[in-house]
Amino acid sequence: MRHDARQENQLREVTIETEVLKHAEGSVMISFGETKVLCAATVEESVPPFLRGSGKGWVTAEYSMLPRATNTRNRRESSKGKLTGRTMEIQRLIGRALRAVVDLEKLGEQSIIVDCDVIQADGGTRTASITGAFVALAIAINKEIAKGTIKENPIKEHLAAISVGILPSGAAVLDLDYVEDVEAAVDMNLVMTETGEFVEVQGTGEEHTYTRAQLLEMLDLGDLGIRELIRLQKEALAATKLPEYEQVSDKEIVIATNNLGKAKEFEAIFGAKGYTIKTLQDFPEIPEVIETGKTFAENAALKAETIAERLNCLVLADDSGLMVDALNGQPGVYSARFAGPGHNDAANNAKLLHELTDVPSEKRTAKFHCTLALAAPGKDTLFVEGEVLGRILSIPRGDNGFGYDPLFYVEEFDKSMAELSAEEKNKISHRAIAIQNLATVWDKWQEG
Ligand SMILES: O=c1nc[nH]c2c1ncn2[C@H]1C[C@H](O)[C@@H](COP(=O)(O)OP(=O)(O)OP(=O)(O)O)O1
Ligand SMILES: [Mg+2]
Repeated sequence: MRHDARQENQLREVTIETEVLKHAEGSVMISFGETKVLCAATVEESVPPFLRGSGKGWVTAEYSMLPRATNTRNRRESSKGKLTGRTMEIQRLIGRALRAVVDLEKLGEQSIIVDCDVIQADGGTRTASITGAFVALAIAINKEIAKGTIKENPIKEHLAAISVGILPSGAAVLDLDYVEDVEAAVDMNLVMTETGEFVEVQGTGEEHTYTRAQLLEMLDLGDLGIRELIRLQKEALAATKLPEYEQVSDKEIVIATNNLGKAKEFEAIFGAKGYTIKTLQDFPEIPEVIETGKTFAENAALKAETIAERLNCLVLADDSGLMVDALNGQPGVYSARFAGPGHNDAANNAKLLHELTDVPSEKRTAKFHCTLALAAPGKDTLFVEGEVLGRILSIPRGDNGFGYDPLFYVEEFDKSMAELSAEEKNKISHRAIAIQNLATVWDKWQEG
């Protein structure tokens, strides 16, 4: 008879709650009775030095226990300045166990770190950590697969861990809690795969030696427990909804802009070449990229690279603006924010007219500038530019276009940019010229 009235082959109540953390790529709160462990998986781009350039990834783990996870407070290891031998041993065990079921080549050159933090300890924290860590790892990997960043599932099979032991009465039991663990004559941790193979067997005759028959009895109990745990892991994974990821196809270009005026122009020009475009409006979950650069190129790169990294695909960004000679090239990079915070086109135009109040027509020369940055993960960003010359009018003219178009006079057409049709603007604008320049270098860049 066990002190908590369990059968000898009965697990404590096991719950696996997934996606309990906002930031981690995969997270799990697992409990075995009163033992509770929080497992968080993190995907990192880098690998340890010995794997650099090998194409292989890495999976590792860290283990820790909160001070009041235990009956009396145990000091944080961070305040002691070093990890105890027990902690080191456990975190190595967790990492080894997880790697046993992951094909590191299929994972590709990136690392997944699973942090296992014991919130409450009541026996079996290392086995709960391994069982939960596997689920957190699987969620992180499933997300990568859904995003398309991992092509083939690197997880070979399920993995779980459980404790077994022999009580002073001589009974072999499954899943010892703290009370049983303290008095146990034999104490064993088993890590096993779904196909019933062993990754690790840690069995110690603490108080008593044990027989071969007892060893086999414990292995059988463990096998039973592991099967049940794997069933629960599968249930938890099946119930975990992955976020929807926008898929980006070959004939699609993502343009890192929130400006609808720009988007229309890109749509028209790229549409004619058989591409469809997506803008940041299609990815409302992505936060705004703050333009901290001092040049068009810096800001264009910032927008393109941030979004390319985030979506893991090719991304084009446009940073553009108006440069007025009488204002020493202002507003330039600051064109969108010329009138101050809450920038809108009307306020920017009003401010421009005000700044040029007494400047005569022949001194109101200006140009529109556009820098395009084309970025893709792991590639050097490509830059092209385009400019168009004009003059700043004293009264806005026309309703087409956007931004400063109503004030930008184009000699060639004797019209303001806003009086040109979209078709006309898209032949001569700074953006159109930059896109033409892009076409000449695009293919070579993609190959390189
Ligand atoms: O063809 C144009 N016709 C008129 N005005 C234009 C044009 N091209 C740029 N501009 C002006 C609008 C904005 O005041 C600034 C761009 O600022 P810029 O940061 O590149 O764009 P934005 O903040 O509007 O959108 P986003 O950064 O999401 O691409 O230059
Ligand atoms: Mg902007």
